Amino acid sequence: MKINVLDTTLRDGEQTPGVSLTKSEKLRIASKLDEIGVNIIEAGSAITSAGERESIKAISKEGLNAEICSFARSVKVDIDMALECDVGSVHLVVPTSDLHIKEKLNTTREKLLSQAVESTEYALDHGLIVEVSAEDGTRSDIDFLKKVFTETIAVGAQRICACDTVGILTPEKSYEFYSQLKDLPVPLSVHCHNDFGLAVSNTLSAIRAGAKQFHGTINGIGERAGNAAIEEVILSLNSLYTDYETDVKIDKLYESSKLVARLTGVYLQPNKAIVGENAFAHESGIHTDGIIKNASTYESITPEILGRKRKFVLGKHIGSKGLKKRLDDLKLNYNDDQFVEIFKKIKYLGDLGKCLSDVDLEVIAEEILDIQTETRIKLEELSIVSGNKVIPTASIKLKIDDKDILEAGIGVGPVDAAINAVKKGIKDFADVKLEEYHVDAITGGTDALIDVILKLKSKDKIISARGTQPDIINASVEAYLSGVNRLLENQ
Ligand SMILES: CC(=O)SCCNC(=O)CCNC(=O)[C@H](O)C(C)(C)COP(=O)(O)OP(=O)(O)OC[C@H]1O[C@@H](n2cnc3c(N)ncnc32)[C@H](O)[C@@H]1OP(=O)(O)O
Ligand SMILES: CC(=O)C(=O)O
Repeated sequence: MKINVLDTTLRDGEQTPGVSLTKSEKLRIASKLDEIGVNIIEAGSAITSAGERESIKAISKEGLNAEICSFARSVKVDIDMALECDVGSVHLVVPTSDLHIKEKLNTTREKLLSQAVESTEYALDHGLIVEVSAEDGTRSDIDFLKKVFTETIAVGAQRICACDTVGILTPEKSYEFYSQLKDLPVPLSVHCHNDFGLAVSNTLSAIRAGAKQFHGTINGIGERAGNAAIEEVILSLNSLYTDYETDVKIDKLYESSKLVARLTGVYLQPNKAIVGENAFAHESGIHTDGIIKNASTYESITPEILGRKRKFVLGKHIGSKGLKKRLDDLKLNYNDDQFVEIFKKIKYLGDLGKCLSDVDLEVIAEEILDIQTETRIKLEELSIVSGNKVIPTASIKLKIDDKDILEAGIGVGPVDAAINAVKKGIKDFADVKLEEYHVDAITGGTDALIDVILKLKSKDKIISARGTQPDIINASVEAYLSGVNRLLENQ
């Protein structure tokens, strides 16, 4: 059975506290949503602001396949604003619980009902498709809720939606609740919030009960704990509730998730289902061994269907089969004793809380296998001027592929100045970004050994590197250059 998708990333999703998208960001997300195949894009609430109207208008003008919709309260001014944006439809929201009617709107059921009917007629008369949506529907008196729907359907509303505005449904209650609305003569939509972490389950129950459309957001963003995550509902329908299908292209969901995370600044927990960074990552030996033998032992979904790749992570829980595979992938030859040594070193580093990248593994293996590697960039000289009345300044001499490079840099302190000088010196040889910098004193006192650990990124490679010296500046430069050299070896 076909289920339609109304994506509200740009409306309810943008209501995530702290999120505000510019016109061009909204346009990029809308184009991506259209590309993945959602049926309706709720592009925003036209009444909100002039900028919001500009964004919605621009999306309407894009000529996308999806129906473009604006949120509107059941008042004329909101519908007029939606009309100004040339949308195809309105998500006409009518609060139906007595709590909302009395406390929020300070009105009566009768007045609310006639206002809902009037605004439905007004929107229809102006050529809009109307989805009448019961806000706080799940805490409403069911007979009154049905009355609001039947009377608005009677004047022409094409779709209805009941919202679990504060996320109080359970999967059982959701099934029961939406079953009572499924026989109304227009398609029924479900809109769930995630206050108890049940938005996706409740949405699926509503679909099983007869809802023909669901509302959701990419990554589940939205008010408070968010909305039903579209990618989770879609994958569940695709893999677990296979009687249902949607038009959404599953292999585009991951890239949509990344785009929305980047543009909204709402980044995902790594263990987020489907699109989280760990959703297809394996570290523990028992799992990795199983995966190598047959991936379905520990994967219920294949990463490829989402356009993703499986990842093996090196750390404390690694097993011998997983390590062998990684070494073989890196085309490193080792004997049994060397293998045991590498294995022990990874366990040792794992116990210190380290998570290792492929490049780290290569370095460990090279040291144990005694493979000589070329160091392209060598530090010849470093001098620093610093104090309370001077701008910290560093000058360096590097030897890069037998060429002498002299550079100077300034910074907020001597370490910053030294790293800035190094960055200038290597700029024609390596494109490297410092992602993280940590410093620790290994022993007590001002003569302590200093341990600098940093993370460097070059293209899609991230490595960690370390420098340990009594002097923080030398330790930092050593760590930086060691990382850059390893990245260069792997280019
Ligand atoms: C569950 C949801 O997600 S609902 C959607 C939430 N989205 C938004 O709020 C969009 C952004 N909001 C805004 O820009 C502003 O709140 C506006 C422009 C909508 C309204 O701004 P203001 O006129 O200053 O009103 P304010 O926001 O303070 O209060 C909301 C008003 O809307 C009324 N209202 C709320 N929902 C509805 C509704 N569905 N139908 C009619 N009136 C409604 C409230 O009763 C209140 O009016 P009152 O002061 O006369 O009682
Ligand atoms: C309308 C809406 O977003 C809600 O009730 O949750």
